[in-house]
Amino acid sequence: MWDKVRSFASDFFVTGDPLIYGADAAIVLTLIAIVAGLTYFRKWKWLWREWLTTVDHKKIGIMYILSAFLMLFRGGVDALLMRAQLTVPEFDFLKPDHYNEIFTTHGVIMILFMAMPFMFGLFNVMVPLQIGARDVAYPFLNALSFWLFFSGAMLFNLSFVIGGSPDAGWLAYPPYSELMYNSGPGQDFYIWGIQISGIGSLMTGINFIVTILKMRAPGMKLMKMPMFPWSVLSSCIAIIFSFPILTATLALLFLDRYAGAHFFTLDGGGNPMMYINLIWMWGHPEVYIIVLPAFGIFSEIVSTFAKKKLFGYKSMVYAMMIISILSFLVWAHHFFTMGSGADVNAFFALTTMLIAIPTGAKVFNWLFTMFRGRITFETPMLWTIGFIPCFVTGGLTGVLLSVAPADFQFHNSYFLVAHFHHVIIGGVVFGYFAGLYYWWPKLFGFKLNERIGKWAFWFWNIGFYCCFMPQYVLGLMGMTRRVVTYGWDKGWWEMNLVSTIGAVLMGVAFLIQVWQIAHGFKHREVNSDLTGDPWDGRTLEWSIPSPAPHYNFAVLPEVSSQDEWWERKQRGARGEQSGAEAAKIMPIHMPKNSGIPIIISACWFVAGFGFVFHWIGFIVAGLAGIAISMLVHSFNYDTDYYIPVDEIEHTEAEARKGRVIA
Ligand code: HEA
Ligand code: HEM
Ligand SMILES: [Cu+2]
Repeated sequence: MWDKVRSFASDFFVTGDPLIYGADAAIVLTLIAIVAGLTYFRKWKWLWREWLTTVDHKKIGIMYILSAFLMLFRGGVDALLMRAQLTVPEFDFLKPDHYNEIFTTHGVIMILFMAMPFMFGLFNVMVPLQIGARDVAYPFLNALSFWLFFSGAMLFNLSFVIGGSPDAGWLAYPPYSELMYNSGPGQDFYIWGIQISGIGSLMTGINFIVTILKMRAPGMKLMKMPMFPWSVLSSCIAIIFSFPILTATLALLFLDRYAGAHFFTLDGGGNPMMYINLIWMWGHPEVYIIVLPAFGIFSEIVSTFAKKKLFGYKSMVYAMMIISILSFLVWAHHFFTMGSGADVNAFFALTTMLIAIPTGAKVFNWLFTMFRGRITFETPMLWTIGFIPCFVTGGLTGVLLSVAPADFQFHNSYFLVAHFHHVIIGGVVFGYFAGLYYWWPKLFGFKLNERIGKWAFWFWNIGFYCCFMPQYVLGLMGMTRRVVTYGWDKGWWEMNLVSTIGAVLMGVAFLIQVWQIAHGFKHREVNSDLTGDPWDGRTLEWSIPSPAPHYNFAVLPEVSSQDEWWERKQRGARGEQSGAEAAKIMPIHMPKNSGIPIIISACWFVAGFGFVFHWIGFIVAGLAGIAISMLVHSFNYDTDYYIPVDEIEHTEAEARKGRVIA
């Protein structure tokens, strides 16, 4: 009996490494603790009603950001494990197979399940507030997008516990990702995890384009819109053109693996380079998709904390739109070494270098905005200032990589690893942190402790340079990416040791941030933001109380200028409601909560799981569940309600008194 159980367990669960056993046990225990806690405190109903079925963009945004933080933890643990392994030569801490799995899951999780949801979270919490809208264009679809992302992310993470993780790199190049070389379920978890969440991302792109084009407050012409929604628009345009390519590419890989097709294998007439072209046609725009919104955030923060109008508003808009378009014309810089010839390489080298121009224009605009401003150095501004040297270094080394002949030397070396961590951490991660710190009071109604925040900032920065600067040198010394270890004779160990110390400092920085958030919630009463406008802001989100009421604006604002709220303050407004405005309050039309999005996504999870293990029952049940849920939803005509005027008046009065209203 026991033998049977043991052999089933060893087939089904990942075995062989005590490290993985330990992590599995930790995950199971945490899950049990969460379920027990919710049951003990009788919170299930509350969770379902307030969060799991919500269509409120602010709550959806918070759930995205929370998931991103969890994934940052997971991806960060992966990073620390890799750095631990590389600390000294000939170290035997991670087995080579395990190392392959870890850099793969680290890359996928950080880009797709950390950066993307963090970004979508910020879109959700702020775009409607900044453009003076009451929700996104399609609130139901928005909830569905979130739950699809969540299901996809969970399915991907499940590979760690059941079946084994993918190990073919974050972009799963064939032939290694083909069935012949990679028969375990890891690669299938990869395909289905990303497919399911990718559909959610595409829908979010559509949703925000429509929201921004159609739902702006009266008077807000496009050229009067704040910079963050502009950056969201440029990013979403890239999403709607690139994510379908990803979906198609993974579908072809799926056919190769499941149906014996030969799209990407040389035998049978296929070609792995086709995959590599396709995946980068998505992969390159993807890195700009995540960095453009960070540019928008920096623009908002720089003008707020320099107390100046943003320098070069129009050029910022054009620069982002140009980057969004150019990002589709550079993909082949990721494989200059493929052998496509000097003319092709020259074309892609030039288009790549062109991107430095609009990006540089933005950097100078931020600097000019700060020039002669009355700058104050609260945490959002610190992150913005910290971003500039870090991102510029990463950007400039990117331009070095874009020199095709030189790239024959740099390609797949630690020089490349250093480049992209510079732009991604300096640009994307610092940008989203800046945004989170900036908008935190609006989201939760209290300010975070600045002192702890500054500690986190310095740990991140010092750790960052310690970790990634040596890697440029290591790359030039010949250290290639994805190596599990190296010899004493190489002379690489000192630099690797410094790099690992840097990674540990960043780990500490993350823990400080978690502490800062916990500390913030503990002392929320003392630090509550009664003003609604803690940073003396410029845009509409600061004109309403913190946290924003669930309908956002009691009366939709009339907009006549780029920095609408700032201009109003110059005219004497202070966030109170004028009598004339109060008289304009009308019943507000709102969408009703729905359980369908989470149910559809759970069905996708079941179907995805079935696809991974080739279990027809699961596939049929999952797909049937999806079809039935869609049918039920299409016959549901009871999807909206009105908030009566007296309820709005009451909420407004309470909120302006500074009390938190549930
Ligand atoms: C947010 C993510 C992000 C961003 C913004 C960028 C930005 C850029 N990247 Fe990078 N890149 C990645 C993420 C990113 N990259 C990733 C993840 C990979 C590796 C993937 C993998 O293989 O796994 C990669 C790989 C990569 C390669 C492939 C190398 C190889 O595989 O051998 C190349 C080659 O051209 C490149 C170039 C560039 C360039 C030119 C920019 C430019 O956009 C930078 C522009 C910015 C500046 C230049 C700085 C500011 C400008 C000024 C101050 C003006 C003055 C400057 C000049 C006139 C030069 N990148
Ligand atoms: C927090 C600090 C981080 C550290 C210490 C770190 C460390 C590493 C290491 C050691 C590797 C493997 C290098 C190799 O063996 O080739 C790696 C790869 C990678 N990292 Fe990070 N990383 C960090 C953050 C991030 C973030 C925030 C992102 C993206 C949002 C990211 C994206 C990637 C990607 C895409 C790869 C390539 C994976 C592959 O080769 O398939 N990293 N990182
Ligand atoms: Cu690229």
